[in-house]
Amino acid sequence: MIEIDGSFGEGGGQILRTAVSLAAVIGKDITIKNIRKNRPNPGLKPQHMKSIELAALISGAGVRGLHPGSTEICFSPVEIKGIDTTIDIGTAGSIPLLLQCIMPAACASDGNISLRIRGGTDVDWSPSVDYLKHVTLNALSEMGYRASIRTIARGYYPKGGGLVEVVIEPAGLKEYHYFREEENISGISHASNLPEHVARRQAESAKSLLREHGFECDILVEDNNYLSTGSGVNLWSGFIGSVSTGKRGLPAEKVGSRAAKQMAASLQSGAAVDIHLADQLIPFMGLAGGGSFTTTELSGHLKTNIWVTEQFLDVKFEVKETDGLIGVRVR
Ligand SMILES: Nc1ncnc2c1ncn2[C@@H]1O[C@H](COP(=O)(O)OP(=O)(O)OP(=O)(O)O)[C@@H](O)[C@H]1O
Repeated sequence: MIEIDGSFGEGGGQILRTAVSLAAVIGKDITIKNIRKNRPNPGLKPQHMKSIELAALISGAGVRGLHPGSTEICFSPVEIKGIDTTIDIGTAGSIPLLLQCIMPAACASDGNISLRIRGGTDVDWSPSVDYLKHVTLNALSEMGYRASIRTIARGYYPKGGGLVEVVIEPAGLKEYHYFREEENISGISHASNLPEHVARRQAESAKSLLREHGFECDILVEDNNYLSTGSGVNLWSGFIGSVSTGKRGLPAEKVGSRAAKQMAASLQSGAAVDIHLADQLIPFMGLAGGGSFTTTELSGHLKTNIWVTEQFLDVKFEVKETDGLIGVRVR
């Protein structure tokens, strides 16, 4: 039995997701205490419960303590198996964060994991589905990870109703050393149930700010009529991405320029991967038993994911600051 203190470091939802997924891979029982202790509303929220339920479904796990507000669960996995199923997170719970909870485990399954998931595709404090596809899965494919993802409908806060199809195939991971990839910037500016000019203005402002910083980019403009109302801009280039979501009262120009500013800053830093991809790569590097990258900052999420991964796998990470960048490698 492995015991994890969920209040370690960042003390949020991610420590839970990584712990559950890696427990499924090594087939060991875990107890997680003090769940989301460092958040203003501690304990499990419905979207965390959904991700644990899905991890339990693919690994045949028994779970105790799974109820709203719970601060302690016991997760006892058996064996990871392929499945084909539909999941409804409800409202705008993040689809990429649900997937974060099963992605490390899913590649160790005995068959394909095929999912249709309803929920949020472009919500705050989370990777967007475009980010997951073009940045995270692009980076993981270098390690041998095999997954495809298709957005059928976008879902925004608070109504959600997005629909995504995902297939993750079994794969052994190999180490990969990430370096800055000089690639064009691509992106999508999207809006749903808003005036036609919103997505276009978002795209134009992102393009003009990037141009001021010396970058050219291609941004696809999507004007949709889905169940929920919302907008956003997703940009990507190699292992660097940025996400910006619209809000009532926030000008379309601001949504575009915010995504572009983040993108320009990450690209100009010279780092191999952006601050979010950095923490997301850690469990996979642990499974691969090797690899390295540079990023801009030693974030709370990065430190926490390193710690939790080291609790499950026989790996140690080394973190070093050089020339203003943070270098991370498996020792
Ligand atoms: N703008 C973004 N672009 C890409 N990834 C992001 C972005 N914002 C957050 N993330 C990623 O989403 C994850 C969020 O983890 P966190 O622990 O905050 O989870 P949470 O479940 O949303 O939070 P909590 O449950 O604690 O309220 C991290 O992997 C982080 O890198």
